Amino acid sequence: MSEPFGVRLRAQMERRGPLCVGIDPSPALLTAWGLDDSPAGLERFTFTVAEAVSGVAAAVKPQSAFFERWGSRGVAVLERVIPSLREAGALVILDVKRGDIDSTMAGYAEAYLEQGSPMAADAMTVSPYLGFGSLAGAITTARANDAGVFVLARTSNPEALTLQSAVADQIFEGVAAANEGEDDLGSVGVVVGATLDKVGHPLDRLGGPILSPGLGAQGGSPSAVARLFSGVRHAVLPSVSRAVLGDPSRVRSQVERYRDECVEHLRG
Ligand SMILES: O=C(O)c1cc(=O)[nH]c(=O)n1[C@@H]1O[C@H](COP(=O)(O)O)[C@@H](O)[C@H]1O
Repeated sequence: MSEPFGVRLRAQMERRGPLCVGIDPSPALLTAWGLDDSPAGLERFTFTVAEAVSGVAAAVKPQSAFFERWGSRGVAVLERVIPSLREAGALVILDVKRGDIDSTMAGYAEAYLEQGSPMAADAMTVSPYLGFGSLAGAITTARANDAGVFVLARTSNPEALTLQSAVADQIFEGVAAANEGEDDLGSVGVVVGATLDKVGHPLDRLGGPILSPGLGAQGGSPSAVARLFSGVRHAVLPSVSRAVLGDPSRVRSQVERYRDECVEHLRG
């Protein structure tokens, strides 16, 4: 690995189309698949999805919560699937939404971004609500490891609206400053939900990728995402989990369908 995360992500989006697939092994999905809600069920689900999306999606986003439910046995599955996805050529965005004071944040960054650590991913999701400056160390660690971070800015859930719109400008400005000077797509991204009617903040100076979860189960669609991000479509990585994970035999075809729609609307 010798290129910054943003450069690798842009190349991967060009090669495979702009879609991120979430691996969210929730109890409901394990049951829908006829699997036990157990570490063995979790492992089966996770590796089936990993295999089905390998080579199709630009990025894969395991949701740490559903692995952490099982303590060390679940985390052990995460520890195995992350390197296996990366070896198969996928970019892994670990969805852990971590945010804490700088010294603690350094521990999270080491765990998830420092190459050589057991759960090293290509990028992680981070929360800026302890102040954008609290993420400085994580951004430095990401850079030193050719990794990236996605900072929560305008999340897809309706409860977020009042709190996040009050501080979103600071977050977008912090991200733009962190990417300043990059000629290619920067490695510091934001999370902006695909469910929003409008972003309400300028995104053209951001310089980094926009992870946009909420396709399908939460009501977002590739065409709505294209409208929402009309000036910055090249930087958008829509993300889908539940809508492609309902049936083990259809994961790949559903992912292909979403990917093709994302290509059509974001690249067309
Ligand atoms: O960071 C995320 O991925 C995320 C941000 C956000 O604003 N909304 C959101 O739903 N997510 C994640 O996306 C996944 C849900 O995706 P769906 O199953 O497609 O609705 C979960 O893992 C959420 O934690």
